[in-house]
Amino acid sequence: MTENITINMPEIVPLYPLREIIAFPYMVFTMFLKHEDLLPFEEAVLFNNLVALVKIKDETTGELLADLHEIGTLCKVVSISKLPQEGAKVVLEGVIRVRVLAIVQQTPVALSRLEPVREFAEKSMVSEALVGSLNALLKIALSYGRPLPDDVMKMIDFIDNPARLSDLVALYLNLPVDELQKLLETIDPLERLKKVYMHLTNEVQRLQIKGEVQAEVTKKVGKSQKEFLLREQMKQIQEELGEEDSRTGEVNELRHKLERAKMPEEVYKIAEKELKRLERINPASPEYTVSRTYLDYLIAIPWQTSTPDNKDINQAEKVLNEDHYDLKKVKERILEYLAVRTLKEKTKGPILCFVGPPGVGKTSLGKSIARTLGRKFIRISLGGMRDEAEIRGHRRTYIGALPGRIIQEINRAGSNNPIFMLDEVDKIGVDFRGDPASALLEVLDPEQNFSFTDHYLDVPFDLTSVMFITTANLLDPIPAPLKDRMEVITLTGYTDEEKLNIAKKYLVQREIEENGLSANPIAFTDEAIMRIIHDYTREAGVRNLQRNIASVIRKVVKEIAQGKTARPEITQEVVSELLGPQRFFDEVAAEKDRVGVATGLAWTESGGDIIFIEATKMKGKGDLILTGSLGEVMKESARAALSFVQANSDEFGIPKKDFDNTTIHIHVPAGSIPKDGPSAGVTMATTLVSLFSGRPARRDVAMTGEMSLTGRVLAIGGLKEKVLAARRAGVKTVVAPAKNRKDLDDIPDNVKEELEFLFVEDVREVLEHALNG
Ligand SMILES: Nc1ncnc2c1ncn2[C@@H]1O[C@H](COP(=O)(O)OP(=O)(O)OP(=O)(O)O)[C@@H](O)[C@H]1O
Repeated sequence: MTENITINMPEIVPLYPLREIIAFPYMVFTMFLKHEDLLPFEEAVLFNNLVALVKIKDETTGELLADLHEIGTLCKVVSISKLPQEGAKVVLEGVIRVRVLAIVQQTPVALSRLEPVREFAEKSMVSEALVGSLNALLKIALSYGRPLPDDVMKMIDFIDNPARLSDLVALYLNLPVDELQKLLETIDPLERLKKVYMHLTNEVQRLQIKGEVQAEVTKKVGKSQKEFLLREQMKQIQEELGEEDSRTGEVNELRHKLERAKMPEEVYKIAEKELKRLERINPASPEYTVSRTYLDYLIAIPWQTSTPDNKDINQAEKVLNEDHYDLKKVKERILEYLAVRTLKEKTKGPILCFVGPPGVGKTSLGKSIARTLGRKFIRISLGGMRDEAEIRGHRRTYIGALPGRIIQEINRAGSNNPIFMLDEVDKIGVDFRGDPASALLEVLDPEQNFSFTDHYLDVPFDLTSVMFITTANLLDPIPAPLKDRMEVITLTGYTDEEKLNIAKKYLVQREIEENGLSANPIAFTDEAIMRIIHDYTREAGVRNLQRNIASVIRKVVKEIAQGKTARPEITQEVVSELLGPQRFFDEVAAEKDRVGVATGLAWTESGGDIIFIEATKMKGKGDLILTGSLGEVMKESARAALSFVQANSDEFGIPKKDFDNTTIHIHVPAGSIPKDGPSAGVTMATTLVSLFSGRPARRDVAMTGEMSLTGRVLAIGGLKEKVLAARRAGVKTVVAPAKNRKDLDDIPDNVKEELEFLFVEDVREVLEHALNG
């Protein structure tokens, strides 16, 4: 179909050069013009109200008419209204495309000779499809909120003429002026429609991406805000309906609990503040959980909950005796301590510290104290603890923060006056994460612990009702400030007879019950227990004894379960049969006396022990090699011993030259176990004299003593443990410093009877006894 041009178009028409805009046919638009630009529009009256609007090619040029595009738009002047100040508003309506053939007059008004551009818009399947798609695309663009003038909107639905549609849509597109000019110059309506379609597709894509990005952002930012608003709305609705939402229910429940938690006033205030904060936090946020857990902790802590003390000291004595054999002195001191405690509940007295080798009953004494008083019992081990936070907790700012062990355990016990046993205070460590010992000081020091502040709780908790008991294997490694605040109760190792009694009176019965053999009681003969003590254990305490008794009983239980005839009595033969080959031998009797090997006595954290110090010599530069994981102090005493022997060699019948060009090697077996301390001095000297004089050292003479450079023998510690170890190993004579004679009082009579004791002032006396020949 051909578009009919129904206007009466003169051959010559005034022309107005356009700069930044393009006029399209069918476009109704307004221009605000200065007075000097008005003339072509005013002159239009003479030319059927028509004026040609043509874009200048190069806007920077001064010669406007010289450089015009070829195609422009013929427009009808609808109205000219002068503005009050200056210039006028001109309303125009695009009519048709025109081609400028010539400029026939330049001044005072430009006149141009034009020719209408005829557009042929064949309606075809292609054009119809394009029109349909364009319409659909437009709707999509509109759905992204791109506004379209109302009149254009209305028209679009009715226009099926591709030429008109493409021009209308072109107006709608946000295209640069040059691009619009190209569309104006595209005469073929179908071609133009295609171009417009492409531009619109791009535009829709752009809008789509923009929309997606915007949606993503709003989704992210808005989600929590939206949720919060919805929740608030829900709350209001529920309030109006007289219902309670689950969160308000939770908060109300927490409030009730807070009120009933009997916390101190200042803590209550903090908890209340936290609860108010919790109300404002979005429950889906991690912060909510942090706040909630904190409140749960504050509520659960036994601020005022305590167990009533059983203050009957006689009853306490009975319980202690029921649970433990002997330990007279220890029990005496515990009872004194308890007596004071029961009279004055919150004493600022020292803390009990049980020191002794493993398995001597430190922990079980603590348990008994808890049982006599009727208090809860808590036990934590401080061994290897290096992080202060383990005691005092992490600040809540850390993710996953928790209170320290002290508060956690008190919380678990549910009482503010438990017996709190801190094991292995001698093994507490220090590193970059802080010093747990100083945190522990705050816990234990009665001057400070009424307001112990855990980092997590951040509120003080009164620990004065808690009865702390510490345990250690050795006293020396305990940090001095901690030691200061403790009342040390030493538990020494047991003699074989004591072990036998403990086993007979306590351990066997305990294990029978433990292993469900009560219905089929069995009896251990004394010899059987002694065999376990001698052949299967080597220890100061009774832990391994208990373990081996348990092992025998379990094997008996297994036999009963298998239907074998029950054994009425456990004899030494049965023990050997059930426990297998002997595990420990008499180390002293096992070998003969040797040159360069002397028997020493050591005090380790597992009690006393015997050590065989060995020395050998070889050709060399006179070095002293020391092996066997020796500590600094022990190395120094080896050097001192060598100097002493060398300096006094004449006395021992050793020629001076024997030391020339000789390298000496001293080794202390059980090389992987670290050893330290000065008490091996006399043994080192004995070994060296034996080595150089060729006199064998008596294996059954065990010695202990620090030695000065002149040969004086100085006092040592742990004599009882050492003597017990010597006896266990089959030693006949114990040589010890004269200053330790007083320690004999602690040694049981039967042990004293079995061993010969020699208290010496000078190492020469030792040599006299220990060396043969
Ligand atoms: N005098 C005793 N009377 C009765 N039983 C005892 C006695 N001494 C120790 N025991 C028992 O020996 C076992 C080990 O004791 P416990 O666990 O108290 O040792 P410990 O000194 O705490 O050792 P560790 O230093 O290794 O913690 C317990 O079953 C305990 O009851």
